[in-house]
Formats: sequence, C-alpha cells, structure tokens
Amino acid sequence: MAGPIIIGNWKMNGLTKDADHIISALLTYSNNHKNFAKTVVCPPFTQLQHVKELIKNTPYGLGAQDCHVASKGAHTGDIAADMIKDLGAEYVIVGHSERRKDHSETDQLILQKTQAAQSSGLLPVVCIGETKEERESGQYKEVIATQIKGSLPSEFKGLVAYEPVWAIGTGISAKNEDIAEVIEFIREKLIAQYGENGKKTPILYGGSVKPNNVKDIFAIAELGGVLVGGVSLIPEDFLQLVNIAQDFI
Ligand SMILES: O=C[C@H](O)COP(=O)(O)O
Repeated sequence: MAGPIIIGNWKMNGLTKDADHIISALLTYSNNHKNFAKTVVCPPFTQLQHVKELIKNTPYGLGAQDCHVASKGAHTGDIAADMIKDLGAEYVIVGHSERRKDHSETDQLILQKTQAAQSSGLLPVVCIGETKEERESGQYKEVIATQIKGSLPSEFKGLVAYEPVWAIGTGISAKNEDIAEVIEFIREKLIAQYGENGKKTPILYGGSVKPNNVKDIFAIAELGGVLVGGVSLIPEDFLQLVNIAQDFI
C-alpha cells in the first residue's frame, strides 16, 4: 500500500454513537475494497480505546490529537505519548494551529511534544502554517521556515502537515499553486535540515479538503497526503477522499 495518506482529525467531536456511525461506514468500505490508501482516524482521547476496538484487524490506523511533553507525572488532565502508544495508536498530531492559538503553544513546546512522541514510538504529525495576516503580508515563507526550524528535532521521523490557518474550517481551500509552492518550499527546508532523509518525510496539506477539491490536491507534486477536519466526520464524504486517493496509489 502506498500513495497519499488520509488522516481524519475529528477534533473535539465524537460521542460513542458518532464513533460507531463513522467507523461502521469505514468497515463497510474496507470489507469491499482492497489495497486502498493508508487511512487514519484521530478521534478525541475519550474515543481512542473504543475506536481501537472497532478497527482491530482492519487496515485503518489510529492517532491522537495531542500529547504531553512528559512521559508521566503530576500533569492533571494531560495524556502522555506513552499512554497513547500503550493504547495501540500509531500517530499523534502535534502543533495544530488550534492548539497553537487556544493554548498558546510555541514551537519550543511543539518540539518537545514531537520528541516525546518519537521516543514513545509514535509518528508525530507536526502541523505548520501561516495565518491570514502572515499570508497577506507576504511573510508566509518566513513563518513556515521558523516553524520548521523550531518544531522539528535534529532527527525527525514523522510527517509534516501544511495547514494555512485561513483555510481551516472555512470551506475555502488554499489555491493549488499556493499549496504547491509551500510544499516545495517545505521540501527544500527539510532537505537542508536532514539531507537525504528530508526527501522521505511525507508532507500533507490540510484546510477545507473536500471530495470536490481533493483530486487536484492529490495531484500536487511532493504531496504526501491530506489532514482532514470537518469532512472526516461525514463518512460518505471522507470515504470519497479515500476512494479518489486510489487513483494516486
Ligand atoms: O486538522 C485538520 C484541519 O484543521 C483541517 O480542518 P478542515 O478540513 O475542517 O478545514
């Protein structure tokens, strides 16, 4: 199995009945299709165990949406990367712009979370991306370069997700040429930082990915997949993304 990876970030959505509804559709799909693109679901912490049971012995991957920097200790309400790994997940999203904004997460903190995830054996999905103001003022490359330098460790084994903040949840994806420009820029930076290894890191796009724009997005050179928010909660649409990805395997 190769081709683009599709990661569904449920964000703070998903009661047990919702998880059952979404996963049941995914199971119908996997029962009827072979060799489809790697597809990962990232439910909220409260549904991780339940979803893990539901997707047992299927091709679907499991991820969490955040982790703490420490492996254990007095951090009330937090979840360690080791705990996520222990539960059977493979991925963890770190540095999502909603956490950068709502929880004032800095590149330094995201670097520590990335390191914690790697130490636990999880694959971090490190999110970067500029705000609307940064895009409009033409500073976006500088912002992205700073985030790459500040959030990624000296040895990196994970994925990078480019998510322009202004395209998230707005229904308006970035233009393909803008995505392509930034993906190429990120690739250059990764190669400068990691040499040959920098060529292997999957670079994802996220921000209003939908069935009607995903084909063009998958066609972008160097694109390793998509990080999907809203559409990951609508199984029929999410599975359309998975289906379209089959043309790119
Ligand atoms: O993590 C996912 C992104 O924030 C994209 O969200 P969206 O697909 O709802 O725009």
